[in-house]
Amino acid sequence: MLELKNIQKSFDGTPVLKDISIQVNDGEIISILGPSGCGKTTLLNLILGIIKADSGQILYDGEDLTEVSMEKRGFNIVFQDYALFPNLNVYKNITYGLKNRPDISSKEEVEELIDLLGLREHLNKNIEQLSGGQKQRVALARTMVMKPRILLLDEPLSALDGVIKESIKDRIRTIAREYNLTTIIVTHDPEEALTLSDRVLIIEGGMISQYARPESIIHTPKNDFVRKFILNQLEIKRNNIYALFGDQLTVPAAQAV
Ligand SMILES: Nc1ncnc2c1ncn2[C@@H]1O[C@H](COP(=O)(O)OP(=O)(O)OP(=O)(O)O)[C@@H](O)[C@H]1O
Repeated sequence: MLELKNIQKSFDGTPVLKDISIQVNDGEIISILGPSGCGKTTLLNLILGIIKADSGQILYDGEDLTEVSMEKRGFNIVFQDYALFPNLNVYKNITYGLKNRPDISSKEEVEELIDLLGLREHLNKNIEQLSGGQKQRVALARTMVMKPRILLLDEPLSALDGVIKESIKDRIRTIAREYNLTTIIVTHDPEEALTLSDRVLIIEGGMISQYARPESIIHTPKNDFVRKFILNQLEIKRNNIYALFGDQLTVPAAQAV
């Protein structure tokens, strides 16, 4: 279990995270959701160990990691821009991290991940020959071969369009379940957070606005911010579609019944 206790972080005297305490169970998928600038990436970076909290503690299975370096925490991140090596093919990108630590994943385990992420037909391709969704899957595979104790994903779906987005969501869910891997995802999209995660951490003004299962957020939003910011966004999207295509949308649905 990952535990954050009373995490505080300021930049140049301005508080960004004021008092964040959460527990994340093994194998859970958690989304960190909130408006631009609310501190989502900062929290992800604190968990990863790129930056240090001003105060508070980070524990994993009871072990205090607050002062432990990023390398020794054993968490791993997939960055928003995937950060793949353009001069290496897909297979070499996936296995890059194993060059210095070949004992981490066996050949069979690498092969299993390649199949799980549907990358077999792309192994010899260069990175520039791939679509956004394919790059995302390579980035996931490259991170997974290193067997992270926690998988961190920074806006993993933001550069992808509808159908591809759904497919990557499925892959993330499959990986989390198959490997019982705790997965923490940063997103600014309520729909993404609510449909992908076991629990959603909503941050506002450096504080936790609500940390709950999607159904609780929908049915019992804890405060006005959750109601207005999160649920209104979903309502606006829905209304925009219905305002434009309401008539057309109801016809096929009625026929299908
Ligand atoms: N290294 C830094 N130095 C100074 N200020 C920073 C630094 N990193 C982040 N900030 C500030 O902290 C605040 C939170 O930034 P953060 O990137 O965590 O927000 P976010 O919720 O991920 O935003 P977005 O959704 O726009 O990516 C912002 O006001 C940002 O300008």
